[in-house]
Amino acid sequence: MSRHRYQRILLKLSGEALMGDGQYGVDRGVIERIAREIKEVTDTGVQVAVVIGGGNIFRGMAKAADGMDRATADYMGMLATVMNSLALQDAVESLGLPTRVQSALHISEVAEPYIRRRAIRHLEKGRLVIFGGGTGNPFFTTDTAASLRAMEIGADIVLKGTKVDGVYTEDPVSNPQAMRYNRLSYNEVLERNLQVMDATAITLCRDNDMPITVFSINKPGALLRVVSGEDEGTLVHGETTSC
Ligand SMILES: Nc1ncnc2c1ncn2[C@@H]1O[C@H](COP(=O)(O)OP(=O)(O)OP(=O)(O)O)[C@@H](O)[C@H]1O
Ligand SMILES: O=c1ccn([C@@H]2O[C@H](COP(=O)(O)O)[C@@H](O)[C@H]2O)c(=O)[nH]1
Repeated sequence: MSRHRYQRILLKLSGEALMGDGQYGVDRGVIERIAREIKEVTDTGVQVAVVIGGGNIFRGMAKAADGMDRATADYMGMLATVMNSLALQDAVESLGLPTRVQSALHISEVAEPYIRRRAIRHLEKGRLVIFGGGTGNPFFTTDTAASLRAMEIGADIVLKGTKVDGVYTEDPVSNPQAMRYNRLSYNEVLERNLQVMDATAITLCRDNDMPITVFSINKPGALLRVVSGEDEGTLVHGETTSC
């Protein structure tokens, strides 16, 4: 029995966070560090499932704006998330942690199909499960896939590991004066139009009472601290007081 606060978590990893200092793709050093941090968490007995974004390789919306058919661009984005999933699987398995990639798109040569009960069984056996292919539907994002899978597998929380260390009053990348919240409600994120996570994902979590913590995956040790229930990042939950 784990002495940690959460027993089963859904970790959403930003694709862009995998780039390190590069302009695109996967930085080997970054993905190896993230793999080590994930293993530290599974070593404590916490069950971990992961959804990875694809922004380091392909973002459908941007290509649609360039004139490409949106649905086709979105399928390319979903395929990019499968590539990131395989890269993470490789890094994690090299540390000796058994891992399964389940894809929402059928690519049976490289990944299992997504089967909810099978995913849960893998987790119970202590395997890391990586969900590739997003939701399998265009016009969605991997944030929404993370919320959906978290609900399906009965996770205790969605942990969004990204480039910033929480939810801010505005995007801290464009406004360094922005202030970070410690906690705030789903409705406050929606009403204030805070863009750290898309509205569909927030709404799905709100309607199903699934808490979210946004934290920096670039900060060494932050993942284990969040999982241990320490004060790290921003908690988005059902109560209405922000601070
Ligand atoms: N109010 C806000 N608070 C915090 N971050 C914000 C806010 N508004 C916008 N952001 C931006 O949202 C980004 C988080 O989204 P992220 O880059 O993880 O995107 P994603 O679509 O989930 O992942 P990917 O990189 O795979 O596409 C942060 O890097 C930050 O710049
Ligand atoms: O369910 C989904 C998930 C993703 N997409 C497409 O993939 C890219 C990459 O995902 P990010 O969440 O932006 O990292 C996304 O922009 C979509 O184009 C999708 O269509 N459906």
